[in-house]
Amino acid sequence: MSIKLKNIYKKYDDFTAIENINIEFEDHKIIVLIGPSGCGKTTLLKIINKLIERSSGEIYINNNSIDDIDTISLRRSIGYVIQEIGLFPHMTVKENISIVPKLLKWPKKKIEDRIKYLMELVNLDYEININKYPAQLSGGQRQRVGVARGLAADPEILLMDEPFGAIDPINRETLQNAFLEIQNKIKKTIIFVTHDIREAIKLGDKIAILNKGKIEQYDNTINIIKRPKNSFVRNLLGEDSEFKALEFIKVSESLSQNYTVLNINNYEDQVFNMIKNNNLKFIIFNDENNKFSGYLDLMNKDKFNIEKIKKLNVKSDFSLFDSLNIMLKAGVSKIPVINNKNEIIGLLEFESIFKHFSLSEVNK
Ligand SMILES: Nc1ncnc2c1ncn2[C@@H]1O[C@H](COP(=O)(O)OP(=O)(O)OP(=O)(O)O)[C@@H](O)[C@H]1O
Repeated sequence: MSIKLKNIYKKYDDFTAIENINIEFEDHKIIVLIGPSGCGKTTLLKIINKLIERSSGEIYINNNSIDDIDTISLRRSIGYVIQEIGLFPHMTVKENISIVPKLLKWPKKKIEDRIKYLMELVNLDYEININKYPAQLSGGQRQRVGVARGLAADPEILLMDEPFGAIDPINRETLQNAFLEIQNKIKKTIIFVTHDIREAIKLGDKIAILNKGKIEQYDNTINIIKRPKNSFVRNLLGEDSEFKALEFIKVSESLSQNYTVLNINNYEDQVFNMIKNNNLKFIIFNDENNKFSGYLDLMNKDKFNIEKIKKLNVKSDFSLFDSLNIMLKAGVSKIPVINNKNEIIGLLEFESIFKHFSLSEVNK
């Protein structure tokens, strides 16, 4: 569902928290709101589900004014995820997730099925966790429950206010990756507040940069990085914004096919002859089920040795940032890319990362 905000103002006496905001959030995208503390991010988010009443302006969801929908129905039709304090401590995981479906009077079986589906979606073991209280979960697990609860009634729109803000950096990374996977499956319209620019670049299809209640720039993430509109945006992006952009580009957008696939079960002599006769340089081995089994990079090595087969690979949905990190740590300049069925889909090479990056001034 698309959301359109027209001439939105929010005033507290003579202080203007939101000043004439005009913006459209498109269907199925993750739109990140970012800006310094107090710039109005949370206010703007809460104006959409009427947790805060705007002073003036119009809001349309799929071209219908939100004032034509009663407030309770509006709130129930929009998922809302905030930092972990959002879970009710005296309710179990199950009770927390079922709040809105119960209010909507869903039948018991439908709620039960939905909870099972959501627990699987956010990767939490149902049997182990369903009857726990929030205090019995880790911060990351609580946040997964928060996401499941936000999605409970299958809303088309999800508002997320710094949902991973209280999580330590390592678990935060895991949650962000899980979140992107989830969005790939559910394709909701998500408005996501953060003040972490890396998180914004990693998660946002589009980014809206706010400053003192106004929008400084709103565009596709890559365009923001490539063409910051002014010094405010440039400062917010920081010195290494080009490098940060690698977070945002998926490996699958940067593949080459400069390799040969052989079966791992061939006789060593046979493999050796194939390599020698065809002067093969990069050989990927599949097993009998066509699943990735390993590779040999003979570019810088003069001798073939089957024992040197490496298992290293990256998944197609990894970012270039994560992949580059893996390549640098392993000291390799090329790495096979596999899909989630362990099938080879291409090769990621240093050169193509940089080539791709310098050509990336395009709309996402
Ligand atoms: N009830 C209120 N009365 C007066 N001013 C308010 C009220 N609520 C919020 N504000 C002001 O409105 C501005 C925007 O607040 P908001 O919470 O939207 O900022 P934010 O960008 O989400 O900040 P943060 O990143 O720190 O969470 C702030 O300057 C805040 O002080």
